[in-house]
Amino acid sequence: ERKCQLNGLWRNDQGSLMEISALRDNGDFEGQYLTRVTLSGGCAQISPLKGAQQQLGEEGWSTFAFTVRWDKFSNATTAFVGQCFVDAGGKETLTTMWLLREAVGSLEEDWKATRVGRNVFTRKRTTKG
Ligand SMILES: O=C1C=CC(=NNc2ccccc2C(=O)O)C=C1
Repeated sequence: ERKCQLNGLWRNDQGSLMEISALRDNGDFEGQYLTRVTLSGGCAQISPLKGAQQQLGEEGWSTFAFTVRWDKFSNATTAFVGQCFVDAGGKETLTTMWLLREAVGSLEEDWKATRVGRNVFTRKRTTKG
């Protein structure tokens, strides 16, 4: 099958799970994000994600971006950008950087509202594989 197609189940360093389902032929995709972390110490929730992947030929390791709207439990949004890589053994990795924007109460607090970081996602092995 084509390597580095984003659809499927991915897991990141924090143990969060990302399921990308609707991958269209123009590279747009949608899915769900089950976070393992919370800002407020609440319980893990599922949040909607939407993104777009560059559509390259068979050999291309495409770049992508997606946003997660942290539904219900926090007024925050994260934008991920990254690229997919395949190693010699065929293992796929999504390396990303993200910006997490948290709502703050006033313009004066805007300065402290955005966090940045790196995140690596690998395919969550299914029981078969
Ligand atoms: O209520 C919230 C608000 C923000 C969150 N950010 N998660 C992330 C932000 C950056 C990278 C990975 C994650 C993750 O959840 O795996 C999660 C829950």
